[in-house]
Amino acid sequence: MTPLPLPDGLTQQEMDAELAKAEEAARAPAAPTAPYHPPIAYPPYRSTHHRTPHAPLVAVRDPEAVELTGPVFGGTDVTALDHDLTRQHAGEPIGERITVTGRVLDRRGRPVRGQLVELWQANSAGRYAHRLDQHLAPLDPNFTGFGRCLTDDDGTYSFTTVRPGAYPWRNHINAWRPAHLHFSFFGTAFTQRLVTQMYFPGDPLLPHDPVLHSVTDEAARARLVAAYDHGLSVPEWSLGYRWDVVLDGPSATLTEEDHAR
Ligand SMILES: O=C(O)c1ccc(O)c(O)c1
Repeated sequence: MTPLPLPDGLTQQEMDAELAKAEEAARAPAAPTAPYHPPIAYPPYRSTHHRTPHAPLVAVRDPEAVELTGPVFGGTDVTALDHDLTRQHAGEPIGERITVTGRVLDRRGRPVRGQLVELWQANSAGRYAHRLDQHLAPLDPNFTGFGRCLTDDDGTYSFTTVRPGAYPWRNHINAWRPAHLHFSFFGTAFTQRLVTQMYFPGDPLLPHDPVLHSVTDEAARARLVAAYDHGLSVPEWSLGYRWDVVLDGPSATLTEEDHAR
């Protein structure tokens, strides 16, 4: 396959300077957004410009009664193997096996039970099984990269998968996304859906990533990084990561929809 031409634009060093400047601006007292919400358009994360409304928003009655009372995903939508991305094909996927678990909580710390959690990710070489991903990394015939489960009575979700690789993404010169898992969490109604990304602790790419840094509040950013938990590691099998998610309130786990608000 012929590699795509390299994008021009900022070098990573120039991007780092831009990230530092944007963070400084977000700290200024006149910052227009609440401290835990990222700005809807964050210039270092180029594509947010195109996703930001450029016309006044139209007021809607939200949520509509039908959205609160309509059907939600449930037990019949999820099979027993959906949460284990290492067992969805005849063979074994390549990569470091990980167990990722945590609790889905509301703003008061109460468990959000029986709700659908979805996960999608690149394979261990940093490539998505998707036609739009033309990165010159190998596809893995034994890894699709999609999983789902329901939270239990304690609000706990759990996945077994492989650690995704970093990949280039053309936001600027030599731009690499840190390893991350995409997650979607439904709340207690169909209208409440949080889409976000989980990162791995100690990843050297974290300080350089404009997507993570579009969350300009340091504490909110830290909530997107899982904790390594040795107690969750399974002997001879997988390394354990714990990541709790809060659906709303001042300690909320930040959502990508904030870019599209
Ligand atoms: O918003 C984007 O353009 C974009 C690009 C690369 C990613 O890995 C991602 O999660 C989002």
